[in-house]
Parts: sequence; structure tokens; C-alpha cells
Amino acid sequence: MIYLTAGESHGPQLTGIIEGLPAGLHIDVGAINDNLAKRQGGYGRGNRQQIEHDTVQVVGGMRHGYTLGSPLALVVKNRDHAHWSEVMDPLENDSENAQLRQLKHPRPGHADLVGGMKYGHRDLRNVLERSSARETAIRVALGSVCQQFLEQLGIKVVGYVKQLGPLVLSSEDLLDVDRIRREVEANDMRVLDQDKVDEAHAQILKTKKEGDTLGGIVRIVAEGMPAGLGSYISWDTKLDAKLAFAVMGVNAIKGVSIGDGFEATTRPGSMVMDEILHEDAGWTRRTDHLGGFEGGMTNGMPVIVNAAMKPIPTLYKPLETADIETKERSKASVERSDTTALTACSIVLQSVVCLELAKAVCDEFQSSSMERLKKQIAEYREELARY
Ligand SMILES: Cc1cc2nc3c(=O)[nH]c(=O)nc-3n(C[C@H](O)[C@H](O)[C@H](O)COP(=O)(O)O)c2cc1C
Ligand SMILES: C=C(O[C@@H]1CC(C(=O)O)=C[C@@H](OP(=O)(O)O)[C@H]1O)C(=O)O
Repeated sequence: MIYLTAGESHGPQLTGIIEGLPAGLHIDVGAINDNLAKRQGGYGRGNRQQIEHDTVQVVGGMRHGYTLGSPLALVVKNRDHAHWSEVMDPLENDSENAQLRQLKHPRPGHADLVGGMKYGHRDLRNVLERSSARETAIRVALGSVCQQFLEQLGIKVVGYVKQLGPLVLSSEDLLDVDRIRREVEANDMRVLDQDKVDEAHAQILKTKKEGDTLGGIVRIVAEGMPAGLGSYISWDTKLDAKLAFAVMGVNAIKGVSIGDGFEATTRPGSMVMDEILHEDAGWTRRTDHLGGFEGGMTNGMPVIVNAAMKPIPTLYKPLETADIETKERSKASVERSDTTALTACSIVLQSVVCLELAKAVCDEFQSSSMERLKKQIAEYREELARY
């Protein structure tokens, strides 16, 4: 299974193609749109989200609610394009508007300066437009298809916010995906500790007033992955490594860990390894410190991925930079920005984890039909239980 996205933040649309999903997968478009709406939500988002009402259009690979086995093509329109059509015109470059919208003051922490240097762009808008996390809308659409694919195979995935700046917003380590969903969907921050939501809002508001931004920690839990996906045989077959790659591939992610992650380094081995139990249903573990991975393979316990999101780089109280033409000191550009996008990021990360897990399932079982795949996985699960 492979996927690809195209499109700029203020261009007409975002396009995504996924190839390699089996035929006969039922797709609920409404459920994709629910995830798109969740990605737009969360306290601390900027004004762009008032303009956009993201919904997906399926433009290839699906008929009467089921995949055909051909590449699945999805589109999410940028409503804001209506205000930027001249600036983003693919053919003409002589409009006054486009000149006015040129970006010459690169923002520290964003892709502007290095992107300009690497590709030779003198208008840093040519970098901003694609480096913007607007692209994550289409990754969420693609990942939501994979989430439905996984659910139909008994695998559930959820993302939530653990920490905003230094503020812990989810103190309990839950592994039950349905319960996590109930808790996090009861508030607009996707956190487990409901009593911390007001404090989080106040922190975001204060930060916004100061012209500053916040990052934090997101956790993704996947329940129901059969043991043995991924492999120890070569470094690039390890599924935990592939997950880390996909998670790090999301804008603003600066760290990834599995299970107890860095915290495990402070404890002795006896308090980190998950003891092996054999029960009627088969092999399991007493705990899940290692986040569902041993030797780069799923071990049947819930998969736990943590991601560190840096604070948003565009500041309303801009940091120092230099003009790329005059080289004189100036303040960084600022048009419009989020104060924090952690809640949105939890949906994006949930989606990229779904993409990676779906890819692992397709690679392992390689079936062209959903019905056959379901049978293959059921047989595999039985074989594991008998081991
Ligand atoms: C959902 C989401 C929303 C974001 N919103 C903004 C934003 O409004 N302004 C901004 O400067 N960066 C925002 N970012 C972060 C930038 O896209 C990111 O920092 C930039 O592309 C540079 O990439 P890097 O941080 O991975 O190095 C957002 C990231 C995500 C995941
Ligand atoms: C558009 C989205 O996020 C954008 C991500 C982003 C960035 O630099 O990453 C900068 C802002 O872009 P704009 O200048 O268009 O307001 C955010 O709004 C979105 O998430 O839908």
C-alpha cells in the first residue's frame, strides 16, 4: 500500500491517492468528515478554521460505498482559495496582489528560509504554501479510510492530548480505546482529565494575548493488532521504526517514543519488561511498558506511540529574522496562525498511525479482496492463539 498527497495551503484543493487497499472495503464518508471536523477543532486554533468546512470528495476507486481495488482518490477543497486565486494562479505571476503577498522575512522554526535556499525561491510563499500543515487535512482523509479498514479487522486506533506545554492534561494511562474515545470526545481539547480543560483554555488564552504559542505531547493507542506484524530480520522491516518515521513526518513533531519511552530509562529492567502470561485466549503480557513492540514486531498488546509537538513557529509577537533581499534585520512575517494545534495534531497523528498500521496489514497478508483478507486474519489470529 502506498499513498501520496498534493496541494498547497491556499491552492484550490488538496488531493490524496492511496493504492493497495483491497476491493470490497465499505467506506463511510460521513465518518471521514467527522475526523476532518475534529482536526479543525480544538481550543487555540486560528481564524482560518472559520473559513474552512472540510469535507471529502471521493473522485476515484469507489463505487456504491465500496472500494474497487483501484487507486482511491480523495479531494478536500480549500474554501480560502476564493480569496487567494490571483496570488495562487498557476499561470500568471504579474498581479499586484501576488507581489504584495510575497514573503521576504523568513519565520524562525518554519521551513521558509531553508526551503528558499534549497529550491532557489525568492518569494518564500513558494515554500510556505506546501510546508503548511494545511496538507494534514488530506492525510486525515486518507488515514480515516485506513481507520475504517482497520476497524473492520478488529483494530481500533485513537489519538489524544496528554500534555500542553508543562500542563499534564491526561494523567491516567488508559489502554481501552472505546473508553479513551468516550472521555476525550467529551471536551474540546481531547484530554482525559476533564477537570483540567478550563486551566488549559486559560493557559492558551494567556499565551495568545502574549503573542506566543504552545506545543505539547500527544499519545496514540491502537488496540487489537495481532502479534507478529513488522519484523526483526532487518532494520527497515521494524514496524515501530516505520511508525516513528510516519509520526516524525507530521509538521512540528520533534520527538517520538513507544510505550514508556524515555521514562523507561530511569527504571531497572525488572520494572520495564512486560512479563509473559499464557491464558485461555493465548499469549499475553502482564503490563504494556514497551508499548506493544518487541523486536520491531507487534506483540499483541496495545500499541502506544507518544509524540512531542514543538510550539507553533509563527508568533504574533514575531522573533528576529533578516530580509532575504536587503539582508537587514527585521521581524518575521506573520499573517495568521494557531496559538496551539495540539488537538488537531492528535487527529493527524491518529491518522498517520492508521496509514502505517494498514500498510503493515496489507504487506503481511496481500489480499485483493476484503472478504478474503478477513478470513486470512481470522485464521492467523487462531494460529497465534494455538501457538
Ligand atoms: C495541525 C497543525 C497546525 C499547525 N498550524 C500552524 C500555524 O498555524 N502556524 C505555524 O506557523 N505553524 C503551524 N504548524 C506547524 C508548522 O506546519 C511546522 O512547524 C512547519 O511546517 C515546519 O516544520 P517542522 O516544525 O516539522 O520543522 C502546525 C502544525 C500542525 C500539525
Ligand atoms: C490551514 C490550516 O492550518 C494552517 C497551518 C499553518 C502552518 O504554517 O502549518 C499556518 C496557518 O495557515 P494560514 O496562513 O492559511 O492560516 C494555519 O491555518 C489547517 O490546518 O487547515
